[in-house]
Amino acid sequence: MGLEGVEPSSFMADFLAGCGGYAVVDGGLATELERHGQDLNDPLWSAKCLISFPQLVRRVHLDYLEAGANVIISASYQATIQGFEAKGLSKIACEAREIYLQRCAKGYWDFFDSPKIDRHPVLVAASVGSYVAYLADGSEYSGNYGASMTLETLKEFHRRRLQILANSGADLIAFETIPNKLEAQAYVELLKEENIDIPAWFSFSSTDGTNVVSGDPIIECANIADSCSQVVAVGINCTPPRLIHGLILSIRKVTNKPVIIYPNSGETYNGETKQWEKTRGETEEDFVSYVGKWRDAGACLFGGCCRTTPNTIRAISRVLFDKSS
Ligand code: MET
Ligand SMILES: [Zn+2]
Repeated sequence: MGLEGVEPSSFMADFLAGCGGYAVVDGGLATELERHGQDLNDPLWSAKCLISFPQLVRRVHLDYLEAGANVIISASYQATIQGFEAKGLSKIACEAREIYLQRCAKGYWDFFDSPKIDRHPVLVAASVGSYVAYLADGSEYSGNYGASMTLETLKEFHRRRLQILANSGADLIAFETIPNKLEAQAYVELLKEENIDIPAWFSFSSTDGTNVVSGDPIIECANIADSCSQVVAVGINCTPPRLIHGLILSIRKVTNKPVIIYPNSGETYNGETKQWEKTRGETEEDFVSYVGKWRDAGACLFGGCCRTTPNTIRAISRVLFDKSS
């Protein structure tokens, strides 16, 4: 899609209008691949499947589209450039969109066993995980880079992959699970320096509802995102549902950009055991019952992150668009 002739601010407004006012984002990708039996205990995480099992990645994207997602996020979160063709990083997500649109046009789904076609607008977002995600030890959940980390180091780390993703056929870049202000600032500068011609969203994560995981206040992080005209949505991902409402209110204090939220299931990731552990009292039903409250607080793009599934996305879509089936 790109930004040629389109103001970044109207890119998202036009898309949201086309979706009916709100958009549905997909759910967890890596954890869904795991649910389908993949072992992602690998430095590339979900991107491992782009090489070893691309059909499954495509199938999961399609499951989310069929569940009502308007935005699907590529498996490039933890992808490194080595081992990938330039276009490979979001190619599978773009292919899934093509297949989805063809199926809608043909009027049937050959393997979803459903005669009902619900064609909706679809964007492909190219995922960029944060620097610590590459340590592959779950430490994006602590987000502290230490005093020796510099803006320049982060920029150099992200530069090449960002250039490739910007030309990969995706409609926008999803900077996900951003753990601190420094990395947000690095992304802002890279978008400008590299003349990236597609828009981006900035999505932070939090474990306390006031600050992002490093301890930087969400308000200061959202301010950085607000300062960049190419940023078309600001929000929160991979954060427990119970913290989302307050975070939306904080973000809205400092920006008028559309707010995107895609929380995790509310379970807690244990970086040592590499397992998700149930948190008492949070269920999928709770997650879905929050959606109306999040909408009322001013969010307009809603999806799920780790451990959410196509069922979560289907339920979000029903709440937003009041579908009876
Ligand atoms: C740790 S957050 C991961 C986000 C990524 N888009 C995924 O769902 O796999
Ligand atoms: Zn997540």
